[in-house]
Amino acid sequence: MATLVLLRHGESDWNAKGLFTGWVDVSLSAKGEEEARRGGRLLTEAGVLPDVVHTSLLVRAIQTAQLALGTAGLAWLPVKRSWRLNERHYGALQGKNKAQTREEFGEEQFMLWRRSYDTPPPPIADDDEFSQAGDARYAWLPDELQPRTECLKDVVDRMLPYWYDEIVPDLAAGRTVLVAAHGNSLRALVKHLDGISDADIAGLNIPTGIPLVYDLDADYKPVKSTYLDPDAAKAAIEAVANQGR
Ligand SMILES: O=C(O)[C@@H](CO)OP(=O)(O)O
Repeated sequence: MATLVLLRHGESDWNAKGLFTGWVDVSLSAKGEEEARRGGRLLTEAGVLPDVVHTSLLVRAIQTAQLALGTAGLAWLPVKRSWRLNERHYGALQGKNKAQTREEFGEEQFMLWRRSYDTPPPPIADDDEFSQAGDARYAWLPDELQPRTECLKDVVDRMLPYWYDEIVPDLAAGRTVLVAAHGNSLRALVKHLDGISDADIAGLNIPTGIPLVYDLDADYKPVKSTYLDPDAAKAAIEAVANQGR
């Protein structure tokens, strides 16, 4: 039996302001830092102690992993990072206010961009202030792999190679794996693990800072999954679902 822990970063400054974030590299808010520490406390209390951590290349996930693991006395753990765990690239919506976008384009278009499986927002221009063109951390990536927008299906496609090539080998080696990532990159992974349909994934939201623990069988399929604080998770899931309202 392998143990996998998924942890969405704590509240970011842009989560607090209600802005579409995507690949824009914003920090945790003070509340988000506390959520990350609470994540570490929940892991300690549950006796779920990771052996290795995987994060994206974005500081809100990196900070969350450090704060959670520091709180659990595991600041020294080996870390692997990949752009493949980054948040979904939100295209031209990056930096836009969610409530204003909903008002301007209507509920249906807003939800299509935000939660449909295969409709990406319009692409971001390379000279947009919130574009990642020219960002040193992606400079080595071939241009065709550098997104200008993504739908969730695109995230599944770019995340799964990392799951199979980097995370599964750690699980196979008997390590408890912590993946500290983002709302939509974790939705992509949960969709894969739980076999959620393209239609039903629209209704799945991941709360900030609450560890989701999976027991996996020999084929890395879930036997059981639990949020370590189910009541807090329920309220936080609701809050994510209602963003922009
Ligand atoms: O803005 C974003 O990048 C994501 C996560 O914060 O938002 P949403 O939940 O609307 O997909």
